[in-house]
Amino acid sequence: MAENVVRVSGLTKTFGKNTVLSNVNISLERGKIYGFIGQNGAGKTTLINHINGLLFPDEGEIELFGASDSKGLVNARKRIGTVCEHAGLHDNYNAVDNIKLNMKLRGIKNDKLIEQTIANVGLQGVGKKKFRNYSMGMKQRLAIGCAMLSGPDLLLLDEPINGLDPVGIVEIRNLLKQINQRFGVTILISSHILTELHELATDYIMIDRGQIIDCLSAAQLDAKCHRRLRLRTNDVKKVLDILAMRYNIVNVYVNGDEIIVDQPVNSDELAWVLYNERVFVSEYHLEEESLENYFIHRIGGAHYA
Ligand SMILES: Nc1ncnc2c1ncn2[C@@H]1O[C@H](COP(=O)(O)OP(=O)(O)OP(=O)(O)O)[C@@H](O)[C@H]1O
Repeated sequence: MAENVVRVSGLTKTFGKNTVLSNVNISLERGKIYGFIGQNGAGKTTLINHINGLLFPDEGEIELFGASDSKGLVNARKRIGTVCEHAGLHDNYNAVDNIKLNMKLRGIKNDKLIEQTIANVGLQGVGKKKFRNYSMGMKQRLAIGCAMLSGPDLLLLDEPINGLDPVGIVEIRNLLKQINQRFGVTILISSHILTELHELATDYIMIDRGQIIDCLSAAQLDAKCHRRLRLRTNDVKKVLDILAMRYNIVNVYVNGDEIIVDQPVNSDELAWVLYNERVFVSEYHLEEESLENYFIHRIGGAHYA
């Protein structure tokens, strides 16, 4: 059975009269990369801060690496690295000095880690350049390197892709994939743009106005987004029979002579089967819903917090 690194149950958090998280239930399994998607103000940072111990729930429970008592949680949090707005990185320091500063803050004594970290995040050759003169992508890479200094099992990243150019986005994606694969680190990465995490996340958690609205794997999301077949026919019954018997697809939308298949189906093959079965088809479209549209559709249209 998959091991849970984080389990959040019934978490509710209120700031004044504002309920920011409402009955949140999520589990993070070891070794996965979770895309944590929500619009601005949805509650992403607040949930991340409950996991890393900066905030405490009004109601509900947090379990980390199997521990849920206060002493166990303190120890479990030593296994978590967080990347949040370049905390702990000094503008006037170069990479080496920033890494040394972070090692000192965390009581880590291992000089070999300095060069290793620089190499791990691809900042060799950056020399004495000061942090303030780094590109956004370089800043994020150093922030990730520093979060990895203590060898965490779980990495929490709060909008690390925000403000990066396309090349920077690819670099961060590749770095996180590498960290996940080489060190087996479980990753939770928040973003308000779903497509930014495509090709990185193995799973998605979607949050809207403090409520979790969807938890699904990347494969499930792709299936929902990429394969929507819309066809019109004068023999709806026969098409439904073929879909059920040949493809085991029974949940389809039927509206008069229109059929919408929302599940993965080999559309070329189906077209051929319908042709051979002499089914008359007047329209046949494979529609792609973008990932972003899917999210907007799930939250009931774009809105602002
Ligand atoms: N310390 C606080 N006191 C009062 N309200 C807060 C506090 N922290 C967050 N909030 C409110 O809680 C809501 C959720 O904020 P949060 O930062 O968790 O959202 P987010 O999804 O991370 O958004 P963003 O993408 O803008 O960072 C917002 O309405 C915010 O104003």
